[in-house]
Amino acid sequence: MSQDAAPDIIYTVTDEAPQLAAASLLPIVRKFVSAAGIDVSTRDISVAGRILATFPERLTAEQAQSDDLAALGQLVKTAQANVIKLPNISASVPQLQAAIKELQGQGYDVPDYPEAPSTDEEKDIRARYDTIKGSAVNPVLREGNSDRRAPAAVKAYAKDNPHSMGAWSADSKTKVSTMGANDFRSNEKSVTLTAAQAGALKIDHTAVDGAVTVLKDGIDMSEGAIVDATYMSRAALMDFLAQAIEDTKADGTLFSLHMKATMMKVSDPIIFGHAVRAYLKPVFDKYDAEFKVAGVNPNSGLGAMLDVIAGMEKGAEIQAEIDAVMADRPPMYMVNSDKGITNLHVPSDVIIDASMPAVLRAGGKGWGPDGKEGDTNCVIPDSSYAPVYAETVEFFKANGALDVTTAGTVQNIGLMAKKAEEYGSHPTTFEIPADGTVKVIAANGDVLTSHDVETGDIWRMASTRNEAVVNWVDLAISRETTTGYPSVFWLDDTRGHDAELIKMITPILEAKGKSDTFQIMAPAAATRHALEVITKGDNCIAITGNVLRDYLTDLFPILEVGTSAKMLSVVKLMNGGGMFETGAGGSAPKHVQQLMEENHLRWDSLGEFCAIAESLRFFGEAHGNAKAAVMGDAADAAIIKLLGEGKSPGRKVGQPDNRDSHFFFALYWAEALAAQTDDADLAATFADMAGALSGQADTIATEMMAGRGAAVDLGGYYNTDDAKVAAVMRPSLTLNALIDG
Ligand SMILES: NC(=O)C1=CN([C@@H]2O[C@H](COP(=O)(O)OP(=O)(O)OC[C@H]3O[C@@H](n4cnc5c(N)ncnc54)[C@H](OP(=O)(O)O)[C@@H]3O)[C@@H](O)[C@H]2O)C=CC1
Ligand SMILES: O=C(O)CCC(=O)C(=O)O
Ligand SMILES: [Mg+2]
Repeated sequence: MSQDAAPDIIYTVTDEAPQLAAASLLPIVRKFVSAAGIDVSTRDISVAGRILATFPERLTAEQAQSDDLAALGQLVKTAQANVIKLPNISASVPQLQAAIKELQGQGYDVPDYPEAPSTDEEKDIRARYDTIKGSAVNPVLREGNSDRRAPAAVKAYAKDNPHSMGAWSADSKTKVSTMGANDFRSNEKSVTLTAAQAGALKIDHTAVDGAVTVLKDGIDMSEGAIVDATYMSRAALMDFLAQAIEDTKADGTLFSLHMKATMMKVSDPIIFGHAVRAYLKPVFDKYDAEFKVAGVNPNSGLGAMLDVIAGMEKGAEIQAEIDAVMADRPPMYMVNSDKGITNLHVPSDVIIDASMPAVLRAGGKGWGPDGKEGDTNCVIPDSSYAPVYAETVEFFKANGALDVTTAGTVQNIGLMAKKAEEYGSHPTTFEIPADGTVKVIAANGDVLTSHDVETGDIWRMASTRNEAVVNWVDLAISRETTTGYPSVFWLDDTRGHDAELIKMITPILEAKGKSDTFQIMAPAAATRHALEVITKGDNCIAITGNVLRDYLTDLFPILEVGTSAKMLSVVKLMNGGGMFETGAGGSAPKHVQQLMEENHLRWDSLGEFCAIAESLRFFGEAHGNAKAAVMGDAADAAIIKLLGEGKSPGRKVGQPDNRDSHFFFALYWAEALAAQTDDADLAATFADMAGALSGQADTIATEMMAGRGAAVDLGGYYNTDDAKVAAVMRPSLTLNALIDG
């Protein structure tokens, strides 16, 4: 470790496929960077680790776990931060419950998740679990704005080796359905706080009988912050969903709901629950009272609901009714048609940023219950960002699928710092308890916003800090200057929040003499512009808010390079540190299943490789460590060779997988270090390593392949057994000896 108290580089311990990959890759990374005197430590931010850290009083001394997320949350506010952040599970309630059950089975005395807390103790437990639920990690760590793009090598590789793309036909019946009225988009009111209004904001609910309830108090907000308040009407949502179900049936397409129940962890599970209710309306009309008694909660999805129903006295009768209703409804888009897992089974199974690009890449198709592909009605209730997907559907219907061999690229600069915009809104989101008025009241008593609401409406407040916006514009200017690509702010001047943001960025751009360089377009027009640019083979930069950052950094990579796993994803932390996220996609749960069933892990660590290279270069600059910079550049050379040689993981058992790709990354990294002339010591050290790795390559390949095809035991899913994982993920004793020796 260097002189500073902070660790040199932190590699996060997360969940599922990326965590399994780390068991193989991290020892290699540690060995290599030790040659530059760099130490890589880990911090556990997995869902299991966070549960254990939350209930220390119930664990033995050996079981206790430190609160690594809190510690990292502090570190990212310092200039010393250098964090390689792998994707982690943002747990839905069913996932949280499964993790709790597994930990209990392993002898940890963590409490059950109280679905309907009544006592003070249960309310306390529930409140603690709610801090773990959903997207609870990224907002804490993202103390900076986002710079995501496909590395040039990845883009070049994709052009030469195009991934499969479904064909689009002009008469595809696929479409996007969205509310457009009485939703978050149309009810939004926004203000930018004056000095007098800054301080502690309050949210009041005044019922029609005049009773005032404080929904939230003491929300600290500084001058220049943009405060947005809005709501989605439950009645309007239910009408919309009923209509969408009818339309889907009339169109003869598949019904699919796309939302983000993980990052929007308060609002979207409620909306998801309404969709389950709408789809099974006749069943709810008949059994609602009994469901309430039995604890059926549609917000956790159809899967959890069917489990509870199976245990009810009338279980068989209700199940028969459900089957009958479903037979009469339009067929559902399936998450897994073999296993009967529908779109409405688990709220975290269909996450819009990944699910919509999958439909678009497949030529507008989804899987139906019959296991056949079909056109689908993509139901995206709120209309803030649905136009992006609607426009993309129309563009591909008119122009055919994107030609991967010639397409340019859309890079993204995303406003993300300080829990910006909707993704920071869950502590101030409420399911309205009674008809009335909700007001946001400033520190000086000014009423900032006021909305008349009805019982069951979903009201939320979001905020965006001025310093985050200024930093975001600076980052955009810097990328535009570096690349010269046409750069567009995706902002809609007819929307409350965006209008305030435009007022804020305009003088900044003017002051820097950049007003004419940047365009501002509403999301639908900006989508069309971006698609036109890349169709011509040119490149552009999308400068977006937080939600579109999330959506676009899956959408364009999945279309352009087949996956968002291969993205370079840098978070320039506002206080000077760096965080390097691996890719833009998630933790790919189906990859873990495949590993457990047939000992093949098709997770592609290219995102990790890119993050390692960036982290090392950043370390080199921050600490004047020239060896680190050399190692970073050599890692980039290794990535280019790995892609060129086709050493990325295959999808099927028997093909080289994640582990084999790590061997090749090590080999090519060592070769690149041996070949460089900037640092003779590193060249000598790694000439030996490269020689040893290439000399043993055949033995290592054979050892790696042993046991493929057979089931493996990881000792758990959420809280795996380190020794068992190491045995599976590091099967080559020859490689291990070279790395550990
Ligand atoms: N930064 C973070 O921490 C993020 C976390 N998540 C979390 O991940 C979980 C799953 O989310 P989901 O939306 O299903 O997204 P995933 O990215 O896990 O899955 C979508 C699909 O993307 C492809 N994919 C993603 N990464 C890789 C990779 N490295 N190698 C190969 N293929 C890859 C696979 O598709 P294919 O079949 O086409 O190969 C995969 O099935 C959730 O818990 C979610 O909250 C999600 C996004 C970001
Ligand atoms: O935090 C999460 O739940 C997912 C993050 C994500 O999808 C993204 O940043 O692209
Ligand atoms: Mg995403």
